[in-house]
Amino acid sequence: MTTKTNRKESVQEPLLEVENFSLLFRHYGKGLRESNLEVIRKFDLTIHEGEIVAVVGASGSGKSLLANAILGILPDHAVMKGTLNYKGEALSHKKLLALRGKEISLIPQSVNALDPLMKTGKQVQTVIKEKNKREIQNAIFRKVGLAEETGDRYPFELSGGMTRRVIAATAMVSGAQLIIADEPTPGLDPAALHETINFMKQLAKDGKGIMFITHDIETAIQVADKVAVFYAGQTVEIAHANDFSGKGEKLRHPYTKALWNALPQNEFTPIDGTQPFAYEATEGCIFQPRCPISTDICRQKQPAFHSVEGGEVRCFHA
Ligand SMILES: Nc1ncnc2c1ncn2[C@@H]1O[C@H](COP(=O)(O)OP(=O)(O)OP(=O)(O)O)[C@@H](O)[C@H]1O
Ligand code: NI
Repeated sequence: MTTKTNRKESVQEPLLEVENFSLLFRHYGKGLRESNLEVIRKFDLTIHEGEIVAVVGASGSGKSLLANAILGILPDHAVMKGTLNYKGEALSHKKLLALRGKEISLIPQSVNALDPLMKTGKQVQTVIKEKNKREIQNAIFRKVGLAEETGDRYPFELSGGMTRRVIAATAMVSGAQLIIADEPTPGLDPAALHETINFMKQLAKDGKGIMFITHDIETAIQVADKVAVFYAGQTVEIAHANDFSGKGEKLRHPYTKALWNALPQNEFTPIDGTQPFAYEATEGCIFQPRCPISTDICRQKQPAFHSVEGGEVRCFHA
């Protein structure tokens, strides 16, 4: 199953290509019986230069694991399967070590990512290659809504929101070609959110590719060109940001429609049930137990990812 040939995108080699990607945790039960917990299942995503792709999913859907897998920072009992390519070449561990922090940069979800013993300004400056480090650091601090003096403070002297801004600022000035931002916006006030979104767009204009992970659909459609909707470890749909409009008529997957219509400014209709763990799912479609339009085939088989009206979807009824 490959969807690559269906995509109407530039012929340029994508920055990041994730295809049929699964992530398992080796797990030892009673009597050292080994079993595998599959937390990401057959995930597909492509990011080109100049493109911002949002990955939207509920808590526990596997977003941070995906980000960490791309950066090669997973626990020892994690097993990856499938394709992970950077500029057309497999992202081996060795290659990752060479690219990490230089060509590929992570804005981690955890606010513990800063060195507690180094002033924040210095930390940001360590990734700046140019000579006028202090000036560049001050400029990026202003952009993300931090006072210049913040650079002379230690991480423990900052609030959670300020810490997030420092972390985001670090990735923004790193010169990386691919930025994986894992929930970079919670805790930002509206003005700083606006600035951050504009700055991400500016980075994309400069040719960088950005994976923007969030559980917030509204932020996703403001910042991204494409939105990948993640459900229990699987991409159920890749839509264009402007497909999110009206009552969601242009959206392809029932879960995406449900997410859209659950927003307060839309119908405010909650979705019944809860997201399963990816490894709990059986043969059928992962969304089937909560799906309003499911039929027999949805219980029997897993739908393949296929193109529908310029987007992609994993549903028999789209
Ligand atoms: N080291 C681990 N070993 C086993 N299971 C794990 C491990 N880390 C995460 N998981 C499981 O994998 C699933 C996905 O976790 P992940 O942190 O990627 O979710 P997320 O989408 O980033 O959630 P959030 O929005 O809350 O940050 C969860 O069910 C979690 O329990
Ligand atoms: Ni997360």
